[in-house]
Parts: sequence; C-alpha cells; structure tokens
Amino acid sequence: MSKPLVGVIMGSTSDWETMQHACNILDELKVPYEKKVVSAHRTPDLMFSYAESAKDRGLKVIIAGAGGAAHLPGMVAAKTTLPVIGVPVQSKALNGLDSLLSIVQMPGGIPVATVAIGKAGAENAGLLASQMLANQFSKIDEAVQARREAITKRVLESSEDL
Ligand SMILES: Nc1c(C(=O)O)ncn1[C@@H]1O[C@H](COP(=O)(O)O)[C@@H](O)[C@H]1O
Repeated sequence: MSKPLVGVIMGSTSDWETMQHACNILDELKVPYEKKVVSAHRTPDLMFSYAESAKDRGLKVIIAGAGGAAHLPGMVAAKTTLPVIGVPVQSKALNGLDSLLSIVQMPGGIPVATVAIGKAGAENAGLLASQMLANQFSKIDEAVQARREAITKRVLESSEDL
C-alpha cells in the first residue's frame, strides 16, 4: 500500500465500531490511510507527537473520532495546520450530544470540521477527507465522482420499488 494520506485516530478501541465506517469509505475509494488509538486524555504525549509529526510524515488530512468529553479532535487541531475532521462517537450516557458539543464548539482560529454523530458521520468524514484529497489526486477525484453518480442513480431508480 502507498504512503498514508489520511490519519484516522480515535480515543479508544471502543470507538472502532464507529470509526471503521470512515475506514470503509477510504478503502472503497482506494485512499491510503493509517489508523491508530490516540487519546488527548490517556496518551497526551503521543497525541502531541502524532499531531506535530503528521504533516512531515505526509498526511494531508486527519479524521479524529472521540466520545464523551471529546477533546481529541480539537487538541490535535491545535497542534497541526492539517485539516482535522471530528467525528462525535455516540456515548452511552448522553447519546453523543456531549461528544458533538465538545467537538463542534471550537474557539475562533482553530477549526475542526465536525460531522454528525455516529456511523453516518464517520462515513461522511471518510468522504469529506477524500473530497479534500480529490483536489490534488485525480484518481481519488474520479472515485468520488463515480460514487456520487451511483448514489444519484440509486435514488432516481428507487421510486420503482414503491
Ligand atoms: N474522548 C476521549 C478521549 C480524548 O478526547 O482524548 N480519549 C478517550 N476518549 C473517549 O472515551 C470514551 C470511552 O472510552 P473507553 O471505552 O475506553 O472507556 C471513548 O468514546 C473515547 O473516545
């Protein structure tokens, strides 16, 4: 596999159930990526070194998923100028509203592109990362376009099932 362009990180292995959906999209569109558990709370030094070295290692986008007090996406965004896409993982206690608000309410100057809670959000994160890369890599652009066309075709044909 060629060098990863996307870094998919998550606060815990328990987030994989959600974050695998971002990876499935990257697999489908043949976007090279790496995946790793990194936590702002539990492995702060690793989080710093991961974010600081990401650009030099060739990554172009970071997808960061976390649940509850989801500080990981924002803290990574604070340590790199790569675009960071935050995925709010659905928490048990508050259904992911805590994750969403922790990720989306960034202070001015340090943006995190926040997607919806859970599986659909993780899929969109994979797509958004691919669309960012499509500006630079024509193969990815073609794959993104083809996927869009397939969705449109499926919806147009869906009336036939009614
Ligand atoms: N929100 C964060 C961070 C962080 O933001 O750095 N690190 C772990 N966590 C979250 O804690 C939740 C419970 O984790 P465990 O299942 O390991 O107890 C996970 O959803 C994880 O993302």
